[in-house]
Order: sequence, then C-alpha cells, then structure tokens
Amino acid sequence: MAVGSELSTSPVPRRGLVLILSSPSGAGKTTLTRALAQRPDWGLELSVSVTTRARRPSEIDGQHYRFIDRDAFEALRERDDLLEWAEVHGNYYGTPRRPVERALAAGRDMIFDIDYQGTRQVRGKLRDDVVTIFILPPSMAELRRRLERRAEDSAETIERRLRNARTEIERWSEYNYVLVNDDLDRSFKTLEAILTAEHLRRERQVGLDRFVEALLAQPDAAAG
Ligand SMILES: Nc1ncnc2c1ncn2[C@@H]1O[C@H](COP(=O)(O)OP(=O)(O)OP(=O)(O)O)[C@@H](O)[C@H]1O
Ligand SMILES: Nc1nc2c(ncn2[C@@H]2O[C@H](COP(=O)(O)O)[C@@H](O)[C@H]2O)c(=O)[nH]1
Repeated sequence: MAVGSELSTSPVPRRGLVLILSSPSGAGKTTLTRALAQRPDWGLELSVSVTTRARRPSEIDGQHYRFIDRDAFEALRERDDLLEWAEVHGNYYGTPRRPVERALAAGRDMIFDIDYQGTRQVRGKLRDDVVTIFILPPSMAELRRRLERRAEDSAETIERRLRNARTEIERWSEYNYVLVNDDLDRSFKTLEAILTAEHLRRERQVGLDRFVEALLAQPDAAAG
C-alpha cells in the first residue's frame, strides 16, 4: 500500500516533518527528491531553493530553483527570509523560510535537496521535525560517469564538484540514514520504508494519547 494513502486514513493526527536528502554532486539526490515529490500519495511538498547559480538548460525558473542574483540573495538573507543558506561549489543557495513554516503548521511534510551545511542549520532550528538521509554513490567511478552522462555542466564544473565530493562524503555520519543509490527502484523502496517508519514515531503522532484513551474506554466486543 502507498505510504501517504495509508497514513492519510490514520485516525491519529500527525506533525509534519522535513525530509532532507544530501549527497555529493551526481549521487542522485535531485532525481530522488523530485520523483518523490511528484507522487501525490506520498504527500511530500518539494522545497524550491533560491540560488545564484546559472540555470541549466533543462531547468525551469520557479520550478527547479528560483534563480536570482547576488544582491537579491543578500536582501533575502538580511530580511531573515531564508531558513538556511550556504555557499556550495562557488554559488549561494538558500531555503525560503515561509513555505516550510506554512507546511509544518498544517501538518504537511516537506522534502529538501540541500547540502550538509544547510542540513546542520535546519536541524538546529527544527530539531525533532527533521529526518536526514545521506545518499552515497556506489563508487567514485560511477559518480564521475553520472555527472558526465548528465551533461549539464562544463568539464571544469564537473571536476570542481568531484574534488568537493570527498569533503561532502565525509559528512555521512551526521545523518540519520545512509543509503547507497545503486539501483533507483531499490532506493525508492528504501525511502518509502524510512518515511513510513518516521511517520509512525510515537512523538510525531500528536493525538496518540487521546486515541489510545478512547480505545481503552470502549467496551470489550462480544465474541462474534
Ligand atoms: N541509481 C542511479 N543509477 C543510474 N543513474 C542514476 C541513478 N540515480 C541518478 N542517476 C543519474 O545520475 C545523474 C545525476 O543525478 P542527480 O542530478 O539526481 O544528482 P545530484 O546528486 O542531485 O547532483 P547535483 O548535486 O549536482 O544536483 C542524472 O543523470 C541521473 O539521471
Ligand atoms: N544549503 C543548501 N544547499 C542547497 C540548496 N539547494 C541546493 N543545494 C545543494 O547545492 C548543491 C549543488 O546543487 P546543484 O543543483 O547546483 O547541482 C547540492 O549539494 C544541493 O543539495 C539550498 O537551498 N541550501
């Protein structure tokens, strides 16, 4: 059964959570986050970041990122409109604060594709509402193959990202879950299992005590 549909029929109200995926460039987190956010039964709202990076040919402004210049980025930061921000591979990236606050207040889940610096900031602010997953590539050779096959970045950018990959991989132990993204289907199933388990955490089911109280107040059913 699909995760969201099972949970949406649960009689117990639940707090929203923020699911964060991080990885070295090319390991597959964007592929995974975007596909998960497109599955309506999972109920995950994708956080659309702002960035000063140049738009890739396949990207749509406002859908994949909001592409802005450095002055506009600074202005968002100064107004405290970003939940977190970081410089990654020479560009600035940030998560707009308000959509996250709205989703969590309404008990909806969000999914983020952000780096380890941003993950630290979000964890520091949202604490138990955050679930973090680190995505590893099956090998360094496959990481290079994926970046080259994606063919969206210059050779120079690919080399820079591969150089940064080792520093990023070293952060794996700061995450709640670590997943080797070898087979995409298997990765989706693993993510589904993680989300299901996280939804069922006692502290996330806010109405559980009332539900159990009402359950215990029911008379024993007559033998059928
Ligand atoms: N399990 C997989 N097997 C084979 N190819 C994959 C797999 N997962 C992702 N890919 C491919 O690898 C390439 C890189 O994936 P993706 O863009 O999702 O990586 P990323 O971690 O988000 O990188 P970046 O940080 O640069 O945005 C894409 O072309 C994608 O289709
Ligand atoms: N701290 C943040 N990191 C972000 C955000 N959005 C994306 N990212 C990370 O940047 C790199 C590069 O992304 P790319 O799209 O240029 O390949 C990658 O690690 C992303 O996870 C953000 O809002 N905050």
